Amino acid sequence: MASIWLTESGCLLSPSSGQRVSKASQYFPKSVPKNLSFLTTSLRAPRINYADKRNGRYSVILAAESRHLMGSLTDTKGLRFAVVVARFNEIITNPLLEGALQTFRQYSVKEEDITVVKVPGSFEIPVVAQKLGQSGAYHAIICIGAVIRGDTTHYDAVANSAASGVLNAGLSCGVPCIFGVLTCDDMEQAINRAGGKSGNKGAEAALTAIEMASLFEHKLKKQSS
Ligand SMILES: Nc1c(NC[C@H](O)[C@H](O)[C@H](O)CO)[nH]c(=O)[nH]c1=O
Ligand SMILES: CC(=O)[C@@H](O)COP(=O)(O)O
Repeated sequence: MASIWLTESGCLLSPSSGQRVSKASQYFPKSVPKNLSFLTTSLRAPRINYADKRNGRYSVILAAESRHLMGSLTDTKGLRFAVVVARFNEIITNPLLEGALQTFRQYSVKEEDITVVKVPGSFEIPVVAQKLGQSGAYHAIICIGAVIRGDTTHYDAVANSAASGVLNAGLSCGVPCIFGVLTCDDMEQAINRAGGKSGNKGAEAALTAIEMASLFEHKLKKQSS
């Protein structure tokens, strides 16, 4: 850790050359104690350690800057996506799919980089999502379905299985699997979320897929190499 000296006028001097590094006054309170010496890895968040006084100088601890990683929505070149769609309640899943495809187009994802796979119902989504993830051909997988409560507890079995299944598919194959399966008490709730007054959850899932694909491909892949 380099030790940098703060002169009485608040200027930072390089420990090696003794030349001025930058004006430190903006980092410290107005009444900057004279003759400060501090160890730093970054010039952020200074904390003057008044308890540590050596040779008439206080030590100042400066926290290193934290790094913030986030996927981009504007860097979709080369990113490939799969969309697994349940045909059950296709009056709902078709507009969800269209919402996702329209969002991909808006964010410049090429048609040839999108693969749509149809399955009978939401219960069948996870196994297909996992298979697609294991292929290594896709940067993210969107799972689209509409589970609507009926007269029995079958709803709970399908909805819970779809949710935990998609989660486990992503965890097991290491490819982001986005949960775009509606779980609704009635058809009106589903219609409102498939392009109605509550928006289009398929479009939202596509945005999530783009961000996660970019996070994995552009940020986390670098970190692990
Ligand atoms: N009731 C709904 C179903 N049921 C079908 C299951 O998903 C599955 O295909 C069947 O149990 C055979 O394994 N699927 C939905 O997507 N939405 C429903 O509301
Ligand atoms: C989610 C379902 O499986 C449900 O729609 C089936 O309806 P029901 O519970 O009346 O059999």
